[in-house]
Amino acid sequence: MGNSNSGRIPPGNGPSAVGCSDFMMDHTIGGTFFRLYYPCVEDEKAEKPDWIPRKEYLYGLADFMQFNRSLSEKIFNYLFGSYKIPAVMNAPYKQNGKYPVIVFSHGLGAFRTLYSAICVELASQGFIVAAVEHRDESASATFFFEKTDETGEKKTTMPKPDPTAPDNLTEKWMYYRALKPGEAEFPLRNKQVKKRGDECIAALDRLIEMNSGKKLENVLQTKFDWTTLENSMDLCRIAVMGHSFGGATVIEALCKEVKFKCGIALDAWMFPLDDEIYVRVKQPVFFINSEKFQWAGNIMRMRKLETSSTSMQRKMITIMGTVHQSFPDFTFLTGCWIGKILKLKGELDPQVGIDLCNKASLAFLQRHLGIEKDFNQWDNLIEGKDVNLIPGTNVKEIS
Ligand SMILES: CCN(CC)CCN(C[C@]12C[C@](c3ccc(C(F)(F)F)cc3)(C1)C2)C(=O)Cn1c(SCc2ccc(F)cc2)nc(=O)c2c1C=CC2
Repeated sequence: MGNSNSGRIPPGNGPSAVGCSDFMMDHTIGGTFFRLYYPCVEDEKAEKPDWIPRKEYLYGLADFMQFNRSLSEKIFNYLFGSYKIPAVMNAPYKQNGKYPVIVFSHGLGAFRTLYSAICVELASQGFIVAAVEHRDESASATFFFEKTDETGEKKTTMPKPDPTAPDNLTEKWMYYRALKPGEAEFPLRNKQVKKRGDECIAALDRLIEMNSGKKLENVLQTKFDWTTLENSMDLCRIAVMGHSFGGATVIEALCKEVKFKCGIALDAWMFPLDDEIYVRVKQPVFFINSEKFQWAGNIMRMRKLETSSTSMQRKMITIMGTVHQSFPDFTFLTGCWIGKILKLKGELDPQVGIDLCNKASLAFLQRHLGIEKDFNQWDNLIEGKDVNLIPGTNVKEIS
């Protein structure tokens, strides 16, 4: 079916064509699940994957938005159902030396496919990007599997195992968990951010195993040969990146895993983090904020990271004319007026906003991962030197 908006997700600007493939191991809720974006062999005619891979994600999005499921599934399907990701599903990996690695963490109510404009751009510039899907009940929806006999179904009523499901595993969906009335938010979000940090580290561990040539059992039967990733990754050049709740996850992951050499937090939501964590983060951190989302208490937490010794490597910029949703792909997919009403678009052209975010990120990654490319041409963006940027924040801070 057609869609009512002219939007599309922009392709990468870099020299590499981009492929993507999904990986899940093991099949349980405690396993790792991510979409890998990688430089691939050019293949113009190949199929582009759906932006929303399963209708269950739209159910979850409705739950998250506190909309009626069946009505909004139709609306979302009409609005977004036919969009494609500007990458080739399961395209052959293009070996060309070792690529630096980025683990990406999505925001509250999002899931692994919604930041493809950022992930595809980074992969096109020569990064391997693993966009994790969190199982902390913060995602709109996610799925895992149970062994058909694990489902505890009474044998007599056992459902016919789904023939496409991997070897007699039954697909199970987990949906967004809203805060219960009267429930304190911090304990839930703090528990979730810790699980999110662990899931980013577990994803990195899987990538390291793939890089070593270990044959991993991908529960999802993708037509991608994961062993081609042997010796593909530069394990001295690993970063973690995330949006909003995913920005807090960046801080958590940096604190727990020194293999992450630096972090980039896009419009971070700092609330879920323990106060003690700030002094324990030693790596460089780059905060890229929108004009409209931030507030004094949140900025104050970001500033706590600047008091420690490595404050020279702590940077913050604000992209003027952007909103919280200027980072996820939604910002490209609705017409101007829907976009503005739903706060999916700011005043700034979404393409200009995401280009500034991506170029500033590439410059920061070159500087702190020691990459020998020409991303330093955008060093001025790290300092907020651009007509649409300001260094630091527009928020009136607590003195
Ligand atoms: C509704 C009440 N409230 C539930 C807590 C949701 C309030 N909300 C603002 C929203 C997300 C919004 C959105 C999405 C998608 C359409 C659509 F129509 F295009 F589908 C429209 C409107 C609704 C803008 C946020 O939560 C903002 N936010 C986000 S939004 C991440 C996201 C989620 C779903 C997506 F599809 C894309 C991106 N990630 C965070 O980590 C944090 C926050 C706030 C603090 C921490």
